[in-house]
Amino acid sequence: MDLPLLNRALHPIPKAPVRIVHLGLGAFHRSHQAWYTQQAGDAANWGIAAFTGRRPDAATALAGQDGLFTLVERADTGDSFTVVGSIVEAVDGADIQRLTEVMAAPATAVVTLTITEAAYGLGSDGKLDISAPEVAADLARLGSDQGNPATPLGRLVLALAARRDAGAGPLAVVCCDNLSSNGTVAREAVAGFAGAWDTGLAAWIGTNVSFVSTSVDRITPRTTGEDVAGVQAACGYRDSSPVIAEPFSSWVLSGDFPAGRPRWEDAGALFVEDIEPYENRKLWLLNGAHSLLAYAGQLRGHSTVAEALADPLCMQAVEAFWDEAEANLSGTEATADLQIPAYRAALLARFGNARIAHNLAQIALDGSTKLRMRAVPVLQAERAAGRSGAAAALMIAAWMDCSSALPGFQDPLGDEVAAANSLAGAGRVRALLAVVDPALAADDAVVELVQGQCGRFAGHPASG
Ligand SMILES: NC(=O)c1ccc[n+]([C@@H]2O[C@H](COP(=O)([O-])OP(=O)(O)OC[C@H]3O[C@@H](n4cnc5c(N)ncnc54)[C@H](O)[C@@H]3O)[C@@H](O)[C@H]2O)c1
Ligand SMILES: O=P(O)(O)OC[C@@H](O)[C@@H](O)[C@H](O)[C@H](O)CO
Repeated sequence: MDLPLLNRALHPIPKAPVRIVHLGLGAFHRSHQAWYTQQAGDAANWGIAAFTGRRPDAATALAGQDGLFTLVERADTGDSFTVVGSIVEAVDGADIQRLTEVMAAPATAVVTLTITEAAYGLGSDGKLDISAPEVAADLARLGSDQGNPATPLGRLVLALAARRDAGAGPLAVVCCDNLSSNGTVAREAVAGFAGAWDTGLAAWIGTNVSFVSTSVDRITPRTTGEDVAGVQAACGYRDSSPVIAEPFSSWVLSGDFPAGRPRWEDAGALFVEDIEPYENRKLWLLNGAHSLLAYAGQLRGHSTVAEALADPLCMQAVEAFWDEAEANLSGTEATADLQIPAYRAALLARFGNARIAHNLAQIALDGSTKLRMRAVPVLQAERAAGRSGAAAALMIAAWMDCSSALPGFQDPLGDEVAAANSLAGAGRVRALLAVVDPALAADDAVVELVQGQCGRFAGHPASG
């Protein structure tokens, strides 16, 4: 039987006017910010125009469904289904004309970003590297007026210039990527880009654009063909773009919204003055454990988070890393209400949900950028406290082992990683460490510590 396609005729959710622009239309934006926006009490006033990053596919599929998609909340006991309608336009990110139009509209008040950590083009000093090939190419396009920018930052900067020229007023940029101080990182990256093109624009951005920091959380794996078939069977319509996520969701935000925002707090979002404790708890305990499982687990022959967690060697490594992280999270007034033991227990249950097939290979991508946020701060804090930091060092060592052992290893600094892997012994470890953090690489004791942790998971396949 031919089932009907999900769209607004079949499922009549009214279209809200565009007031939010999103860059990086992927699975996470849909399970998180789009869902929070739909749950807000004033959702009828807040539509999202969402732009893809590298390819148009996600926009083409969603546009064919009037922006609608099914959110499948996947608990370990079963699924529940919600149609989300807050995305009112799904657009190819290369459509610069539409991007500049919506950004130049005074009604637009918020820009959200999920463009991945690597897209901020950060060097190991935490600053935008304007000599990176993609950034340099965009700056050349902007400077010569020849061709459109291809990076999300280049596109955002061009669109902000259109907003300035239109006199459309201030707005907020809300970074929703897994980065420490992500609002500050986004500000540095956008200001660095704008300043290298047009200093007047950089000054306008400094006065008119607020960069909000957030800690975002909802495990959202890539959708599979089986998921698409499952939604069709359960819901009685065709949806080419369902998104699968765990039931848990959290959003902590800190910063100003000069042109207003949806009442995301109605859906449980938390607005705080000091975001750092929340950020560290999430990036270290959740994302740190994810990266550890991604590298250790793949070396042990596992494919998903739940499989890796069930392997005692991986579990032991996670618990040891959590002990180190916890020692540097607890004890201050600001961290008193973080409830770390309960958070750790909840994480074990979330990771153990085997109905969420979260691929280790996806989590492992772009490790040099991620380890700077997930392992390095814990290792530094442990050493500053006079302890070894062996568990954090083990995460870095497992990444190093994967960098030479796994086919398809992908990193924004892939050339540097390959060059380091052509060396041997301590020279190799030091060179790989320099890709992640040059200061750590200059410390002989840290090089020795990490070298001693290499090979701990290799040669011990769990199923072997
Ligand atoms: N998936 C999750 O569980 C989750 C949870 C919390 C935070 N996040 C954050 O959201 C980001 C996106 O996750 P997702 O699951 O939506 O991924 P996704 O692959 O579904 O979508 C990512 C989007 O960013 C674009 N993109 C990817 N790399 C890019 C690059 N280098 N330059 C420009 N655009 C690029 C893609 O084209 C796509 O539009 C993550 O990197 C992370 O920072 C994800
Ligand atoms: O999305 P990434 O690539 O930053 O990291 C992979 C996972 O650690 C991440 O997606 C988590 O699942 C997420 O941060 C949970 O909220």
